[in-house]
Amino acid sequence: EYCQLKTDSCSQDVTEKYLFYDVNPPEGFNLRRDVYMRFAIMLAEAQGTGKRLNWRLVLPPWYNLYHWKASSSKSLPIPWSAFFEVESLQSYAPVVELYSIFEKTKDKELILDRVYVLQNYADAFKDGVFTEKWEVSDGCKYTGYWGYTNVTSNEVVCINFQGKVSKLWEIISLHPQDKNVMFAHGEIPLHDSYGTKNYWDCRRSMRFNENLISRAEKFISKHLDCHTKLCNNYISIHWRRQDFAQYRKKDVPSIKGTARQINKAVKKFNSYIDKVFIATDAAITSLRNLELELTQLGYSVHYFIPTKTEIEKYKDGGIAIIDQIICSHAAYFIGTHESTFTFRIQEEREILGHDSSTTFNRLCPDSGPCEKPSKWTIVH
Ligand SMILES: C[C@@H]1O[C@H](OP(=O)(O)OP(=O)(O)OC[C@H]2O[C@@H](n3cnc4c(=O)[nH]c(N)nc43)[C@H](O)[C@@H]2O)[C@@H](O)[C@H](O)[C@@H]1O
Repeated sequence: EYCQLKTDSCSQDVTEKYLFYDVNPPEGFNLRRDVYMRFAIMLAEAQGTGKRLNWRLVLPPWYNLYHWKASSSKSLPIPWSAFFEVESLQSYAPVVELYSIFEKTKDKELILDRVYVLQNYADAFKDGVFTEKWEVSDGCKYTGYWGYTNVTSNEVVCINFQGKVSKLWEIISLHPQDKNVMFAHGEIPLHDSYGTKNYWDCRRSMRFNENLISRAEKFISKHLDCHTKLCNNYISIHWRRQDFAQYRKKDVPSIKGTARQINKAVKKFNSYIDKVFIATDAAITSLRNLELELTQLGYSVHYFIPTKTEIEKYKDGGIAIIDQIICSHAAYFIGTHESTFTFRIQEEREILGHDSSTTFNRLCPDSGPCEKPSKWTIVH
């Protein structure tokens, strides 16, 4: 089929090959979404030049994420379709769910040809320069396989790696016969094209599961009285607390400080706005305290509290996405410094077409004004 389409690639290997990856266990949901993009772009870019048309990227199931404590079914690996429209992902890159691979294997056992465990070089900026390089090393091991016990590998190879993700093709070429190749610590390779058109094409293909979109839109329409994706009547905040409130006092405000900054931003943007939506990982007592402060300033405060059934249905990841969707429709958004949760909301707002000045805003520490976030605006 590919030979008819691309005559120059007829001499290429046509056996289906699979690229698997995994991410350092403590990394959160929203960094993992970025790691996916690096790999998806790596495959899409190779295929765009007519090469490696036989490769597929295997979507790593979501398993036991450190921050996901609410849903009791967290111990089961969750497929990507729970959170994203896989068909839409496939419109950008050749991706498949892991379970669809099991369906093709004997006794549902999967033996990978090789797992390359990526490791950072100890001296990343030797002599002050960052050069792309990799070398086979030692001292690593890999256990995990996204929570599945029916997956193993014939060989585990340690690789010190520094550079862009497309450089992994060099490593793959070490064993041209391999059909199932995996990279552990997929967060180590860097983006090939951060912020480019290709980046945004990939990002736009990451459409959320439609049940999550409907739930978020139902909330917006019922509680925030807005019926479009570009609302003009509420402001949204991503109020990242937990470890940020504890260890990053120089970057994030107190509860009173948060309320003060929200009020100041509304007065400057549009003083008719009186609805505030808060997305947060804060403890409910802190959230109630913030609500109290904002109520005293005349605002009606909203947040999405899922029912037990909803937690089971959508899982922590889905609840996080619902919060992100509600933030993305708001007239004005204020995020938390250096939170990948905030970055993903900013991207969503760029995709929806909000004016960038309503998106790249952050909460400052109580000590006073702070630097604005970098503006990563959409490229079509
Ligand atoms: C400094 C680093 O920050 C990274 O966090 P950061 O980029 O904010 O963002 P994430 O990597 O997504 O991790 C934060 C996790 O906390 C929950 N969470 C945070 N904010 C909200 C919210 O507004 N609503 C909901 N529903 N859930 C939220 C959610 O489960 C999310 O996946 C961490 O992953 C790293 O471990 C590390 O701590």
